[in-house]
Amino acid sequence: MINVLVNGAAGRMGREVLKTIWNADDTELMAAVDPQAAGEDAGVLMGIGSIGMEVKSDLTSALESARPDVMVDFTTPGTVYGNTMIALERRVRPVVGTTGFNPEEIQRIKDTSTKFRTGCIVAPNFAIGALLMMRFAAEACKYFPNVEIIELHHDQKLDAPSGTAVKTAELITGMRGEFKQGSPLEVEKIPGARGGEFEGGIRIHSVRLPGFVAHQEVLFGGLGQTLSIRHDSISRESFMPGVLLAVRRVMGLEEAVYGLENIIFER
Ligand SMILES: NC(=O)C1=CN([C@@H]2O[C@H](COP(=O)(O)OP(=O)(O)OC[C@H]3O[C@@H](n4cnc5c(N)ncnc54)[C@H](OP(=O)(O)O)[C@@H]3O)[C@@H](O)[C@H]2O)C=CC1
Ligand SMILES: O=C(O)C1=N[C@H](C(=O)O)C[C@H](O)C1
Repeated sequence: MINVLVNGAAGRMGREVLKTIWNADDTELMAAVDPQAAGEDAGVLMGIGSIGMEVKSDLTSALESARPDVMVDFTTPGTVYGNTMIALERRVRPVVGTTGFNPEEIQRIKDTSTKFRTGCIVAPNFAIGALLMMRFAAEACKYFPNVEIIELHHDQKLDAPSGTAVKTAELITGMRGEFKQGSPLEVEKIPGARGGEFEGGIRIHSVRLPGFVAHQEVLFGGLGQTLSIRHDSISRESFMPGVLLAVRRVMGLEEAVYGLENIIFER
């Protein structure tokens, strides 16, 4: 059995993760943490009635009393780095879906994970379709180096651009190398009209509207043709097989991995 603590348990993702961990044969739900729902029963968050497990408000004390093998974190961009470090310092393996890290934070997590020989998976997207979309985009940029990314999410999302869009841009930049797209003479008549520039002219456009869950289109332009690669998560269930896979695979790691593509795709 893999003993799991779910952090951010009352959130949109946290509630799905609680159900997934509760229902899997090889995982045991040890604790649920979320200041928003402190004192409530974790079963109520899952919609199955009382299971006799009170949601805790403080991660540190919950880790120390529950002593889980794995912490799954779907919290907020402002708290996730601290949460991950708190878990690693207690030799609890983090599986982190929360987005909004900067590259320096990712590096410090990698260093800490290696130092404590405690596995960690940070994955901006757990949906297999999204991972394929990123992989296909990285492949396509060899032939279509001019690319822009449009990501579309629900209007309660805190970070922009999405972690998936950043990861996609990183993979594309890594593959296409030195390249600068777009015109240096371009003028933006309304600031922001051309989206945010990642590197080398790759623009990321973030749409936030009710009705969306998580969607991304990677657009390539070439001589007399365009190519679009699109993925849509129409429900948060789409992320759950990936979360469960990560919970299982992190048990065998002694370092941090950034991106589930490094776990599921053959090299
Ligand atoms: N990797 C992936 O595949 C996916 C990643 N995500 C990412 O996951 C994150 C969460 O998304 P979502 O579930 O929609 O967000 P929600 O806002 O619905 O959930 C986050 C929950 O965490 C709680 N919270 C805030 N601070 C803490 C803390 N310090 N400790 C414990 N809980 C805390 C929040 O409470 P309060 O509301 O009071 O702040 C809230 O209940 C986002 O960064 C999102 O981008 C989302 C989907 C898929
Ligand atoms: O906030 C969300 O909902 C999502 N966040 C992740 C991201 O920022 O990429 C993953 C997915 O897009 C859903």
